Amino acid sequence: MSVLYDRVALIGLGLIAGSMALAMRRAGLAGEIVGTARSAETRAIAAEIGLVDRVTDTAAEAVAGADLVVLAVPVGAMGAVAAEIAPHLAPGATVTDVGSVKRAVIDAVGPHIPEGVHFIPAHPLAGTEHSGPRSGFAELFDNRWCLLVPVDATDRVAVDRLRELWQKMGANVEEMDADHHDLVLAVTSHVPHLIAYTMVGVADGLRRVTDSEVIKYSAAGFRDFTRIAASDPTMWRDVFLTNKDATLDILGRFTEELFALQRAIRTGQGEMLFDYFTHTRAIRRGIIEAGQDTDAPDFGRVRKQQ
Ligand SMILES: NC(=O)C1=CN([C@@H]2O[C@H](COP(=O)(O)OP(=O)(O)OC[C@H]3O[C@@H](n4cnc5c(N)ncnc54)[C@H](O)[C@@H]3O)[C@@H](O)[C@H]2O)C=CC1
Ligand SMILES: O=C(O)C(=O)Cc1ccc(O)cc1
Repeated sequence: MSVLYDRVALIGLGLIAGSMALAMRRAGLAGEIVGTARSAETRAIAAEIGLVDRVTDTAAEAVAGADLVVLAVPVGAMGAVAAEIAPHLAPGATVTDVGSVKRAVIDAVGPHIPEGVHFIPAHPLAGTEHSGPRSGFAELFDNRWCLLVPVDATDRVAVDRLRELWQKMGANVEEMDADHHDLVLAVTSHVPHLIAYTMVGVADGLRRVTDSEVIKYSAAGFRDFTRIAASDPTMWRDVFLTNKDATLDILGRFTEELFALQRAIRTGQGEMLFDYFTHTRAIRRGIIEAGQDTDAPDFGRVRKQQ
């Protein structure tokens, strides 16, 4: 138990901020955790369940005297929140965020950060399809990655302290450039979410989801799509609008591959399909073999086979 920040202010009290509060408490990392959210209902629930030590009505009150401020709101709201808190930030404080997109957050938040305050963007690669003040849990970040995206000339001491916070909340930490982050996340998270949304939309278009036939007879693949497609609409709207270029780039590549597979199916090129699926299977096995997905149900089985 070692206190890293005397007062942490959480702006937004949803899945990520709530999980951070619980993970910080678990390891005794904060002297006091103060939180605020835009809606009175969210603030009331957070106070009722004791999610944080103190709930304030405004973001200005929450950040007063805080040595760490965490912006945990949808990406599209980060700039407005930064403008609101800027005059109230304590000199020497660190401002960080947890947004799923990094370049747009840096562009929106950076200009509001006063001289003498450290701004260190971050992104925990951990989440669920649930949102709101009741959805957080202390274990969310355990053995997950958290990417720090320090901007030029960021104070190293401040970065190292934030790194230690994430590590003590259970995460493995790496640093990454913002544009690279946005491209990597477009491939690994953003476009896969879009595909899930689309697939559930297609199934619904067949008017069978509502009759529960698709769900009733679905194997795991479609069930996973429905879970992902239940994610927060505001959050994901903002992700696509703010990571537009990388998303469109990866979607373009995706549709090219899809058309190639479509053509192979239409023209009966079994060998092409077999080779493609053999290659993708090897990728999956490589991930498991490298120990990079210890949660996978086939983790032990694939290791034994090889
Ligand atoms: N849900 C997930 O799986 C993950 C989300 N993130 C990122 O973390 C951030 C927060 O996401 P969650 O905690 O999942 O969301 P959430 O929906 O559970 O909580 C968001 C909070 O922000 C507040 N809020 C919403 N709009 C606002 C506005 N315009 N101004 C001020 N406050 C506002 C809400 O009242 C709520 O307290 C987002 O930027 C998201 O991209 C990062 C990793 C995983
Ligand atoms: O629930 C899932 O499968 C996720 O992919 C969670 C998630 C959502 C958004 C992020 O920026 C990071 C992680």
